[in-house]
Amino acid sequence: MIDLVRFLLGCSRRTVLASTAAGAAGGVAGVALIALVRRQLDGGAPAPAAAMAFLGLCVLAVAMRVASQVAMVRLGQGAVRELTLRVVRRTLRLPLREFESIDTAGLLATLTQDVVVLANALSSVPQFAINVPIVAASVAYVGWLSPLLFLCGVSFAALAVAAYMTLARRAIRELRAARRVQDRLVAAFQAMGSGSRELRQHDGRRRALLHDSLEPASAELRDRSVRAMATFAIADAWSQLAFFGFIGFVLFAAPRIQPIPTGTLAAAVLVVLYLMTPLDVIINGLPAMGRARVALGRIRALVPAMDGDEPEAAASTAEARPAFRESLRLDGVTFRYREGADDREFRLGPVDLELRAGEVVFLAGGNGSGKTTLAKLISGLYEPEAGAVLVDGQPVGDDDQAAYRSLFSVVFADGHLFGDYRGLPGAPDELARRAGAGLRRLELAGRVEVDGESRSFSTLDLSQGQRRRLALLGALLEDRPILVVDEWAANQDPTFKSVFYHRILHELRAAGKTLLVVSHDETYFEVADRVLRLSEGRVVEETPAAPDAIWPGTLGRGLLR
Ligand SMILES: Nc1ncnc2c1ncn2[C@@H]1O[C@H](COP(=O)(O)OP(=O)(O)OP(=O)(O)O)[C@@H](O)[C@H]1O
Repeated sequence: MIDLVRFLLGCSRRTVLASTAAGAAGGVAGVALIALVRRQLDGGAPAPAAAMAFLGLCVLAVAMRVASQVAMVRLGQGAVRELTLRVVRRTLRLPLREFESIDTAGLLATLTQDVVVLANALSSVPQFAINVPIVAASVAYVGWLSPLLFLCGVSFAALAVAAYMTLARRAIRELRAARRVQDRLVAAFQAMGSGSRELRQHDGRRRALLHDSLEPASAELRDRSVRAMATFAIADAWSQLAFFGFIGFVLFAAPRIQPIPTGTLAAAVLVVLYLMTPLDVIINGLPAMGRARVALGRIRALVPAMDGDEPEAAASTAEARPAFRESLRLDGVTFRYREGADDREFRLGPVDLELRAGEVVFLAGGNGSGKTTLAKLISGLYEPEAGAVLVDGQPVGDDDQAAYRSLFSVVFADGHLFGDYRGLPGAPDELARRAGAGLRRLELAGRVEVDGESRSFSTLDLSQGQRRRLALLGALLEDRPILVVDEWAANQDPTFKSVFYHRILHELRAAGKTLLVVSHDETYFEVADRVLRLSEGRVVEETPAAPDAIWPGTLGRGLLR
């Protein structure tokens, strides 16, 4: 709870204080109103001054309540934004291996639900802060009126709290289980999107998704949520019962134990009735707090510290990029994917290899031999378990990882296709010109256009081969020294495949790029300076035909000129 409050103060100290102050002023006005009512009931004269005071206090109580609630809404919405950004920043910064171990359905559920639940609960913290002292002050007032009523009130309250806590614990267990079901539901929603074609093509699959995943998960979510909320409602009813029990005690039992003046009894009942609103706020807020505890646990799994969030660095890592004049070496690099408790794990290495600046290196190997994994290691997306990576003989340290990654552009076989080229270096006009030249070179002109103003491409409704060409263009626009392409030509037609291997690679090489080409296209291996083959986790070098025989001379022009 304390770190929630600290987080909230960090979001907007001014709004928290304004909301608390307005709420407290409203509460004080309410108590003053009771005192006034009691004085009038005790036979105070109906003087105009008393009527004016009554009116003023009513207006003040209502106005302060509105002001406090508006501030709370602002606070809640601000907290949603802040929390979302914290989770997003943290997730974007996670090393790839850690990100891959996150359940993406769970991440989506956290971003769309947990942050909202938590932020809503956070926004009611000021209400708690206001109402708890009001309740305490009222109880003290009862104590001042009659120690007997005070003692009985405290006993009733202790009973109510104990019953409430027992039931609330049960409700929170249900909420936790319900939250896990939500992850399953989001995963099924994702399958609805990514499997849209398959689900329409095969009604058996569609029915299975509906009847075996979505329907049972949504039913379980409904049942668990109903059970949790019903348990909270029962807990609420218990506290109400204790409340009315106390009023009954004041009216019927207390006067039998000890003579209490009628005025004191009336005042005590008035105070207890006045307490109904703040107690309601507290009690009705508790289920939201329960949900928030569950949500916080989920968010914590992604953002361990609620405070201490570092903003995204403004400077580009490219500024610290190593020079890469001669070579990049992997020395005894090893890596493995752990598959859990059993022994099924993929091991790569130890790998020793060298990429020399300006050469075209092909990486070959059977399915599952580790080519993509090695490409991720070389490009800095995975960190080696052992061994070293050296650029021009200098080892790449832990703090140099981001700068090292900025040496590479990578086109993955299953990569994401960005519809824009925002965030890439260069003046907007120059980028638009290079993008236009690239579209023509990759034979996409006429199908895709460049919108220089929004730095985006006109469409992504493309064939698989065209999508890969656009992905390659995006990587080329990044203009980094080393280009890694993974199975790029797999879905190109034979004519363009030949253009890619014989001309595009050549032009990139001539423009000074170093190329690592993951490929199964053995017929084109002749265009490589060197061919590396992965077999049983080790890299073996093969000797291809001399590339100069294939590539006579150098075109000397870049691809995007
Ligand atoms: N994220 C991952 N977690 C666990 N194991 C993985 C992961 N990615 C790949 N693997 C396993 O690592 C091995 C190598 O995979 P990798 O994708 O590097 O092979 P590849 O040579 O690129 O295959 P292909 O030619 O089929 O693309 C495979 O056995 C694969 O199942």
